[in-house]
Amino acid sequence: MSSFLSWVKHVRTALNPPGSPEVTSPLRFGILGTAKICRIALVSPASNHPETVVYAIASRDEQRAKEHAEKWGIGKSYGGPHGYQSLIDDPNVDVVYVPLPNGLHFEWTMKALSAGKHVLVEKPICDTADEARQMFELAERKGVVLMEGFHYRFHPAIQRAKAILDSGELGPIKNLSASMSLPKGMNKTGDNRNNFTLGGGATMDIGCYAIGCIRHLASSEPTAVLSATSTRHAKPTPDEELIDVCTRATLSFPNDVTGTIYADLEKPGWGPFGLIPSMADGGVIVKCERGELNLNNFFMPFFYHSITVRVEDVNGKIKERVEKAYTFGDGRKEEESWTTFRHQLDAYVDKVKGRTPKTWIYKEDSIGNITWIENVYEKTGLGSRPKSEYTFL
Ligand SMILES: NC(=O)C1=CN([C@@H]2O[C@H](COP(=O)(O)OP(=O)(O)OC[C@H]3O[C@@H](n4cnc5c(N)ncnc54)[C@H](OP(=O)(O)O)[C@@H]3O)[C@@H](O)[C@H]2O)C=CC1
Ligand SMILES: O=C1OC[C@@H](O)[C@H](O)[C@H]1O
Repeated sequence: MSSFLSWVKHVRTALNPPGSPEVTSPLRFGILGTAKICRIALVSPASNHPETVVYAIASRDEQRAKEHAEKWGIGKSYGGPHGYQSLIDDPNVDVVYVPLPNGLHFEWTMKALSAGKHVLVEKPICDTADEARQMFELAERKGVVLMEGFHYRFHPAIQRAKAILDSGELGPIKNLSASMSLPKGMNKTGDNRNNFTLGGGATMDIGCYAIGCIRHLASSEPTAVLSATSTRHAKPTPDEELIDVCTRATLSFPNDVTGTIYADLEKPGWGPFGLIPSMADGGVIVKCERGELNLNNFFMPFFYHSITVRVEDVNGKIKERVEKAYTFGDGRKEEESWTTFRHQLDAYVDKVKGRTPKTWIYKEDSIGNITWIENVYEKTGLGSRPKSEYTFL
């Protein structure tokens, strides 16, 4: 990005992409709930995708369903206590998007899959690995597509970082360290993130990215959680008792590789008395035998990012270069301003339409991630988030 003004334009286009004319048989998405993330994660990307339309939205509240349908330009709304099920039962809905609190992912994904719908479910896939396995088993039985929305994995930035590591240029990996934090002040009492029953906690909410990122870049599953410590609310409400506000963990990987994660819903400010708010963080640093790679924003790289590579040359001198990757440049249709979610939607549509997606989050990956989230929680002493009370018969 050559100047501040062109960066502002880039961000504006990313968040408000131009509309695309629909093709004759678009995939029709239905949204469960009125989560804030819907606009950036699905509504905007779908408006720019030539083969998708957001056809319906459902809310527990009739008025809220109508308001959000109007606000987001969605033609159909379902509200009230049967709103979610009515959307699922609508024969015009092809794909159900599930951006509900984590603890409800299992129930509503299972209900949508049962009705023969494809599902795009928000991260983390659900509360337990056992439930994740059941979700994929049902999707396979029904012959429909189920994917966890780890959007960052679809962006060129993380893929370029992985390609550099996989090329061997920096030698074998020794340590990976991923941070995901939100500035203090954003985390409010009553938020789903602070509700144990709804699958809250820092490790679930943002630690899932950090764990996923180091597993992905290491190209292997961890072997153990070596240490994990959490800080909790000073004066927790009953919902907050087992909530981790911040978790730090170290995991071991094969070949003496270690990985650390830092997930903080309330990153303290800095400067005098901590009065200067911290920035949200979503970076990863990988130390290797012959150098180091630092991707400073793997999480939302479409806003900005850089991949700093420091590598030792044959004389032992360190050379540094900085790369950016806003496109794949492989001839596919893409724009520099595409968000992680727009890339993700492209892959999702390809999969449902029987084409080969460039990137995919496979079931083993999703089950692996929630397994290690549970293992981290076990080590902290807080324990896994509760299993859903919903029983699938
Ligand atoms: N990919 C990303 O970058 C992001 C992903 N997420 C993920 O999206 C999901 C939702 O995120 P979150 O921030 O919690 O969403 P919000 O708090 O914005 O919204 C959740 C929605 O779920 C519905 N809902 C149904 N039952 C409940 C309940 N018992 N309590 C609260 N809400 C309920 C509500 O819709 P209604 O009442 O209208 O039916 C509500 O609007 C999570 O899995 C989260 O991890 C969140 C933010 C960013
Ligand atoms: O996935 C997420 O990304 C953005 C964060 O603000 C949020 O807590 C998390 O759910």
